[in-house]
Amino acid sequence: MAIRLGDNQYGKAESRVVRIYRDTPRHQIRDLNVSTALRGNFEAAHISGDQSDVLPTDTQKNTAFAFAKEKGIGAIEDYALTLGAHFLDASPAASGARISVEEYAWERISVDGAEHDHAFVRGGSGVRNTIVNVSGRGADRRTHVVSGISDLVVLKSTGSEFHGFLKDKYTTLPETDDRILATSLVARWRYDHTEVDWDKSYDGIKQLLLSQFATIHSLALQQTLYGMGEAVLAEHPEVAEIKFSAPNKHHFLVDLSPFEVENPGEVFIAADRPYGLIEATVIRDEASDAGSAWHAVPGFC
Ligand SMILES: O=c1[nH]c(=O)c2[nH]c(=O)[nH]c2[nH]1
Repeated sequence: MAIRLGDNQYGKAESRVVRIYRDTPRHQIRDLNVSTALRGNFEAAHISGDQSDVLPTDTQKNTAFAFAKEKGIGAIEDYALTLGAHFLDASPAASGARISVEEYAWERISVDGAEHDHAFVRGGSGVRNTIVNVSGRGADRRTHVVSGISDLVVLKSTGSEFHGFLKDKYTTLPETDDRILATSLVARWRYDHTEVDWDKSYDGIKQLLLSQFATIHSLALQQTLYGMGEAVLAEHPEVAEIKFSAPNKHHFLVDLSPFEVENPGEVFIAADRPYGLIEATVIRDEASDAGSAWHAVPGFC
């Protein structure tokens, strides 16, 4: 019986890095969740327990904190790119590094109409994130950046229909030309290259996702997602492809007829499960090769 080690990676998951910039009385805060992983030739560690090639996960965590001070945190993409390149240099046995960063937004608290210098309230809509994959050395170096947003909870109270679907003997769903459409959107987009103004690109894509959700008259969540993706690719040449994972957060009209009360689309029950889960990729014909960009990104088809 021949047995061997298959794919493996190791690193420190979910280091919560909080960086305060306090050079002036008006502080700034950056609040990150950082996961790092190295992959490569780590057979000895697994098979014989020899750790000589292993840069400890503890060191990876320390580096994430040290770089927050030594190099500062610009766009999360730049921070992740710096960490990824560093880990490949620091670990000769590694063939690739994967750096995943989520950023939690804070907004200044307003007091008597003025923004406070050092008191913040957690910001609302969506969690920005990036996954940087770096592999190879020298001329073989390949870098992929997949950025995105999660937990972008959106709802429209009309402008959504769902009818004309395939029916069989188990179909009970009524057709509708007016329903609530709601989702907690996860979108991740792969950049074609790394010469990108990351913050500008993120802000533009987020705004486009929201405005498309609002303005597309939806015949299905699938059609809304495609329209959002098409608009992002049309307006953002730096993006090669975009993937969506969208739970259909069903809102069912409550039957108030037992109480002789009419309910013309006004009272709904928000069901939390089960939910339809709609996933789609929208991609350019001429998109660059994805390489390892989607390596170990769970939940995306
Ligand atoms: O937008 C929708 N897409 C579906 O595929 C689907 N299926 C379903 O029952 N409701 C919906 N809604």
